[in-house]
Amino acid sequence: MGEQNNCRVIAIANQKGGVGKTTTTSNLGIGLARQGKRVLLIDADAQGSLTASLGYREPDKLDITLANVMGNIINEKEMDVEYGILRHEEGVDLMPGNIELSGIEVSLVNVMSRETVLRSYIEEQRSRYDYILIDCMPSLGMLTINAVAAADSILIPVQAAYLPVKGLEQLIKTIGKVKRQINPRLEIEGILMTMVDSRTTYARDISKLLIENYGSRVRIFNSSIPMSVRAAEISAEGTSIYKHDPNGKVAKAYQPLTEEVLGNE
Ligand SMILES: Nc1ncnc2c1ncn2[C@@H]1O[C@H](COP(=O)(O)OP(=O)(O)OP(=O)(O)O)[C@@H](O)[C@H]1O
Ligand SMILES: [Mg+2]
Repeated sequence: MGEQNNCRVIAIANQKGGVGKTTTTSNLGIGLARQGKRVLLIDADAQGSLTASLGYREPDKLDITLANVMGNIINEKEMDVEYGILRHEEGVDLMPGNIELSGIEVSLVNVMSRETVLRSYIEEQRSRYDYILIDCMPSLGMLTINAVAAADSILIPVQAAYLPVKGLEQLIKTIGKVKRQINPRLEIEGILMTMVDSRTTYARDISKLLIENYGSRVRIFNSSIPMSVRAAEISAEGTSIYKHDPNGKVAKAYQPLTEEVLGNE
C-alpha cells in the first residue's frame, strides 16, 4: 500500500535520553513544511514533549491523542482518518501524545500483531502526506518498536558531548532485528550529531569516532546541530527555531539537514 506514493516515514530514535530527538523532529518537520511538503508529526512519547513544544502545553489534558488512536486500532474500532490530528500554525500536522501512551505500551504486550499497531495507522495516513516523522521515547520498548516497524528509515540523533558508541551498537542491533523480522524496507536515514559545542575539540573527536566505527555501515549527516540556548528556548515558546531565531546558528543548521533529508528522497 505504502509503495503507491512517495510518502517517507522517518522515526527519530535513540534510547538515550535528552539527545535532541524531539527538537530535531519539530525543526526538521517544520523545515520540510517550509519547503512545501505535507508533513505529519507523531508524538510517540508518553512524556508528550513534542506536543508541549509545539504549544500544546498540557498534553495530558488533550481529549484525543495517539493513545486513543492506538486503543481504537487494538479494539478494532472505526475512526475517521483525521481523528485527533491538530494543525500547527507553522504548517505541520500533529498527532499528539501524552501520559496515556504508557498504558498503551503495557497493554500492547497482550495484543495480536503488537509490533504493528502504529504501522496500520501510518499506512492509512501515507496517501495524505509527503513526510511522516515519529518522535520516539528514550527506550527500546514496544512503542519504539512500533515506530521502527512503521518507518521507512530511522534518523538517530547523537549528543556530541559523550561517547555514544555502546548505546548505538544496541540500537543498530535492534534496527537490524526489526528489519529482518518485521519491516524489510527499513533503512538508517543517518546519524545526526547534536548539541555540538564548537569551543571544544571533543566534538571533533566524537565525529571522528563515529565515522571510524559506523561510517562504512551507516550514513553520518554532514550537517550537525550546534549547542545553543536558543534551541533550548523553543521548547518553552511553542514555535520552531525558524520563527524564534531565524538568523541564529541552530536555524542555519536545521536548514541544511532538511536539504540533506530531501536529497535522500
Ligand atoms: N542544539 C541544542 N542546544 C542546546 N540545547 C538543546 C539543543 N537541542 C535540544 N536542546 C535542549 O536539550 C533538551 C533535550 O532535547 P530534546 O528534548 O530534543 O531531546 P530528546 O532526545 O527528545 O529527549 P528525551 O529522550 O527526553 O525525549 C531540551 O531541553 C532541549 O530544549
Ligand atoms: Mg523527546
